[in-house]
Amino acid sequence: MTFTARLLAHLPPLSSSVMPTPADGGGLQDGPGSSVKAAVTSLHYAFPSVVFAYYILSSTIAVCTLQTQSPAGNHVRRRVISLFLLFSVLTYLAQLVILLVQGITRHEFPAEQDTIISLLSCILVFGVELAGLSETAKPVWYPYIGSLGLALLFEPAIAALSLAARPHEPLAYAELVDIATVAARYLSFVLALIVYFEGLYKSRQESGSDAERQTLLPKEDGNGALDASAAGEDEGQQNGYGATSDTATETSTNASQSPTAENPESPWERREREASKQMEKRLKEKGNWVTYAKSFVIFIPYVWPVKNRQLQLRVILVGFCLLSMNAVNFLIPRQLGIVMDSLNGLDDQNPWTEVLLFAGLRLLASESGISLLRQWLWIPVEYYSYDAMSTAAYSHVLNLSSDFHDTKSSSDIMMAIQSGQSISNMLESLCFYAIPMLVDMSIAFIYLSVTFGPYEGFITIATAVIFMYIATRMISSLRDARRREVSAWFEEHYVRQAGIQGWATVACFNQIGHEETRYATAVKDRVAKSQKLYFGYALAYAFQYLVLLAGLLAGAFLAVYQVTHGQATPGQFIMLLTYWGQLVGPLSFFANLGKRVSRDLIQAEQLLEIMQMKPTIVNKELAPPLEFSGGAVRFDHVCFSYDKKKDIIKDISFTAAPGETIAFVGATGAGKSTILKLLDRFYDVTEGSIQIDGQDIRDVDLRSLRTQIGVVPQSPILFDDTILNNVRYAKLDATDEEIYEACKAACIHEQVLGFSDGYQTRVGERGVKVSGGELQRIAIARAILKRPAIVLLDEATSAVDTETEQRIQEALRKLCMGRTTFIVAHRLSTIMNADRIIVVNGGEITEQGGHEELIRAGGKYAELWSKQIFVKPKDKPSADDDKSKAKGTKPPNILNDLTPEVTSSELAKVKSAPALRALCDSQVKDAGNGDQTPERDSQTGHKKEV
Ligand SMILES: Nc1ncnc2c1ncn2[C@@H]1O[C@H](COP(=O)(O)OP(=O)(O)OP(=O)(O)O)[C@@H](O)[C@H]1O
Repeated sequence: MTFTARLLAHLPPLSSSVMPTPADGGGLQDGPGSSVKAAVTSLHYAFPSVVFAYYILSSTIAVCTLQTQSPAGNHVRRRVISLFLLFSVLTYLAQLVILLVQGITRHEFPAEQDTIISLLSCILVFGVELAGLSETAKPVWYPYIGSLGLALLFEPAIAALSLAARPHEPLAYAELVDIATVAARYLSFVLALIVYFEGLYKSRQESGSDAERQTLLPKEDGNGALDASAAGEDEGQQNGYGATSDTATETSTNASQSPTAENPESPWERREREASKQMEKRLKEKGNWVTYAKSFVIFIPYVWPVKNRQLQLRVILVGFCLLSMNAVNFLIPRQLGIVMDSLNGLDDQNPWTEVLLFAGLRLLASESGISLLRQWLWIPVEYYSYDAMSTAAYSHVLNLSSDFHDTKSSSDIMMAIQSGQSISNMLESLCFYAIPMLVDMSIAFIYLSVTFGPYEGFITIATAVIFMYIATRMISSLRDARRREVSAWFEEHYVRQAGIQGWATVACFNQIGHEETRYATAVKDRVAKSQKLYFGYALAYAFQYLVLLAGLLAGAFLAVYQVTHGQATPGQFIMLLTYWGQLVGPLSFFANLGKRVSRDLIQAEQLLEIMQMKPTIVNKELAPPLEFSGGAVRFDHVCFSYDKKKDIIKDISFTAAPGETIAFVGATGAGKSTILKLLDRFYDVTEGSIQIDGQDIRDVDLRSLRTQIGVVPQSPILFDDTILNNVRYAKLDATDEEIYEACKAACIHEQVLGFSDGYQTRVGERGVKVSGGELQRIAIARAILKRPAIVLLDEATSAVDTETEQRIQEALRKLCMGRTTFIVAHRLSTIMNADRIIVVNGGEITEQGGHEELIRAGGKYAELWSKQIFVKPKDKPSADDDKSKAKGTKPPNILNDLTPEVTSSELAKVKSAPALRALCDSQVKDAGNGDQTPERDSQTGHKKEV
């Protein structure tokens, strides 16, 4: 019998089962040895399958429970065990070569197909383990050790049964070599286990702990930095036994890439790094991926329409659509084969009917078939998810307190809200793509194995495994290039944005040329990095498709062989090619799945972090509304700190009677604005209490409290809307007339009418299109419209000229009439009429009383007042003046450089002007408490301080 004839005899006929039968020449002959042979065959198939299943399962458990190995002695052990594994892979290869050579020399089929498949599968399985081991710096050992243990059980059983099944003849030379190879492999397994257990024993002796049970995550030192030793020396390996190398490395990269002076971090990188760090921290806290994944349970009501039966039904129907797609994907290549065979006259089917059936299947699989139905069913569910998630996230963020909004940048918050989409993306990737594709691939694998025999099945699975391995390796090797490209993209974006946003500064400093060059450099840098990255991708794809092509060629050769020998039909060959075509998409998808899910997870983490935050300013349960009766305010030994470390307000106590006006003055940063924020409950006091009409503000309903309070903040923020709508924001149902009245009271009405669009003028982003003074007056109008019971004015008139200020003062007087008012002002002339002035210094009250009283007291307030009334002259010329003199140039004329002589002459001018003399005298009189003339500096002869 020729070699080809023997091979043919050993190949199963089409439509045979994976397990060989006596009929297919698979080696199961009738007779006494047949049951032993059947056992050997079963063991040949079972051995690699069991080892692979164990390896995958135990690795998954190790990943999910975040285990990794301690570094002690691990490095050497890993190398040695890898060498033993490599040796065993080589022995399988050697056995295969021996069999093939033997077959070729004898011109007969070398062995039973189960032997060949078993050897090939063992090379694949132990090759995968070897690759895993050599890539993981700190592996969890039990997937490897368990595999070796299983090999120790299977190998002797297979060897013994094979020997028992062979005819009672002397062993041939090739058989002896074969036995020696098996024995050498067995020895290498035993030695690998000895090395492992010896290392384990040593490390336990040294550390006294179970080295296998360590966390996957790198340790953090006291400062929160990753411990370098725990992080491992091998780049990209510090996550130990990662979920997929992608997930782990993708996560770790961002965390480990710390910014440097030369390579500063972009906002994107910072966000990613912080989210990865947060994810690692949470993983560490939760202990394993399963518990970690449970944190995302809070999103279920947003992705699953809990209260909407109709949408739930749609989701179920989408599931049916997916199953139908699986069926159609399976049937199309098969039907194509049938069409081919019917055209060839190989069966008695009517080609017209078969083609019609084929066309029907293609229609179902096309965008106008099941896919359209699925979209119709799914789109409402998808938008439900977007709707529910974004509104919930937005509402949650708006309800969080000041401490949150002070610490997070608005762009970070907005990005986090948008990341809600990533949760649905992740679920879609897994449910709509990963699971159906897995089903498709499994069906293809089983069907091909059944149709063309186990060789074809093996080729399919081996190609898939090698493709995935190469694809994930290439993706991770391009990770740094991608990071650099994204950074360059952000840099380009930043330079462009900075130039456009800061155009006025650019033009003013004549730096247009500089900005052009900066942008051109950024673009060039980005383009260079993009080109490098995309060429890298192109190479990676080329390589992956070469692997696929090699697999396809092997599969096609086998099929062609079977077709030419009448074991398969041309139709089945076409079917094989079509299935291969269908495998490419799913394989590429799976290769990218780890990266995609990890990216979505990191983004979802940002939202999760926010959603898990609780507002710190909350209503007590069943808190009653504030019962307002006049507006008596009492600060009772109030202390406050923003960060719980540094006290900003220190034991402040005062009372404000209903309708009283209290002004706070003091140096910048003294804590004046903070006092107002405490009253409006933007923060809660850390000690003491604040009461309004005898009710602690923490015990009343927050909304009712804020309804009674009107604020004009230091830097009012207007929305990018019309002036009318901005003022109306205080009272959404206010009529236009009410708004005009409020604007008149705030002295802005006439000015608004002068704008080209009047009240319909848009104020621009954050009110950039109106002047500082206009903006403040719009804010005052807004407060006037609210008609609050308590008024808080924080530097409300700091940006207006003196004349307008006097008019606003009138407006404010109207606003504050009969209302308890708190004013913070640096310009003391605006608060000199306050009922009480409180001087705050370093978070404490140092003085309080009326204007006159405080001036008389001659303390801090009197000092501030005198500084504002008179320009204090400079005593000595500065060094710069001397330099200017030496150069013969004129010293710059700025306010603080007035010399004593100039100051005197300026004051004299003011005094000599009849119209201004009275005003000046009255100011001097006021400042000097009416009966004192300002003291004169003995040296300069100018007014010193009051
Ligand atoms: N949100 C915040 N988080 C942390 N610290 C803050 C916060 N807001 C203010 N501070 C700090 O609290 C201190 C008091 O600030 P506050 O704004 O009350 O001062 P101020 O007297 O109103 O100053 P100014 O007159 O300049 O407005 C300052 O040292 C400031 O840096």
